[in-house]
Amino acid sequence: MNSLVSATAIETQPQAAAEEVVKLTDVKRRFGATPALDGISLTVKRGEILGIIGRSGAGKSTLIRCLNGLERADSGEILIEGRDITRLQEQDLQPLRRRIGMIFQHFNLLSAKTVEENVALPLKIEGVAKNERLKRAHELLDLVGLADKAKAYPSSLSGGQKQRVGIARALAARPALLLSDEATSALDPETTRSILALLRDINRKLGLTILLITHEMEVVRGIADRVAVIDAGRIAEEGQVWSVFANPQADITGSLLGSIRPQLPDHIARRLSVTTGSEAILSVDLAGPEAQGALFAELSAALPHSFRLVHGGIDHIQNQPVARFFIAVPTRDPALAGKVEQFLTARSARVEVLGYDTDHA
Ligand SMILES: Nc1ncnc2c1ncn2[C@@H]1O[C@H](COP(=O)(O)OP(=O)(O)OP(=O)(O)O)[C@@H](O)[C@H]1O
Repeated sequence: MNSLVSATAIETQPQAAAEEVVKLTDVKRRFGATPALDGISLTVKRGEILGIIGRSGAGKSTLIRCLNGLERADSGEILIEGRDITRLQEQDLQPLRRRIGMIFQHFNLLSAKTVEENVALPLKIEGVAKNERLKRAHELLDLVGLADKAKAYPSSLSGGQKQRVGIARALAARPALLLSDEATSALDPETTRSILALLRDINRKLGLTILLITHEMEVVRGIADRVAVIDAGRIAEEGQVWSVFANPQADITGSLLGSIRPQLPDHIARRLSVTTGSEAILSVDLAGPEAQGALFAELSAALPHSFRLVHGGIDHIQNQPVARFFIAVPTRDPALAGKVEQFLTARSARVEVLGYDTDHA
């Protein structure tokens, strides 16, 4: 299936004056004693993909509902293309909602309507003439690689195809912002990758701004420029994806990253002692040029026989190498682990002594 966007298949977005498509300042929303949003400030620049990640209950859905005006914030500002939606009356919210396209985990397609009717629906609501809205629907179906499914009904489509229809429908009214609410959570890994690739294509070719809410780091890794980690209604950490992956500051980020970063194998972790053992086990985190691998050759030359590689690897995120290794340093020379740590930290690595291996032969 062709997921690449034809630049001629769709007109580019209308230019708006504000460079920041979304700007939240100190947004708060409380449900009884629960502060669902507890002072959220963030911006999404035009053409940028921001991933917002958090665990269940972190406040993601409340944030989305406040952004599209379905929920009122208790305080704070929510600017969409420079207009504060917290100050608008319900009837004034309608035109602003049209600037926001949404895609959902369960696609939310109308089963009694054909694919082309689903895509054209936002334009029908706007009063666009039938031939014009069908023309637009066909352009968009072409864009998402589903030109041959225009007359099909959603029930005959796969999950990935349904989400492509959802994306086409979200783009029908030429939104300034695409809000993605767990849009790949119901899809298998391969289909997830193809949907993320399509969103990335649309972002690059059309300059579409995307705010993507997810609980999966893999999704953020695959598509986002920047990531904001949300925890208990607050932004725990924010930054460029490669930099947050390389050097997570908040505990919540470390645990969300757990499934996609190399971890010390369980059988070794289980036998670590905090005080003694034949080897010290160190984690070594690196990013940028130092992460290319030459560092360990240099360490070997400077301190021969000082370590062995236990586990780890080099990933590439936003074209930046990000590495995580686990090494074992013999404890027969009690000063050796300190020298190894000093050598590595002098070259910008983050080193942590995790414990001592009690069982290595
Ligand atoms: N209408 C509501 N009434 C009472 N409490 C609510 C309401 N909506 C959300 N909450 C509470 O606010 C907090 C944030 O909920 P929210 O649904 O925004 O989290 P989430 O990150 O989207 O979680 P999930 O990934 O499970 O959907 C939770 O503690 C939730 O119980």
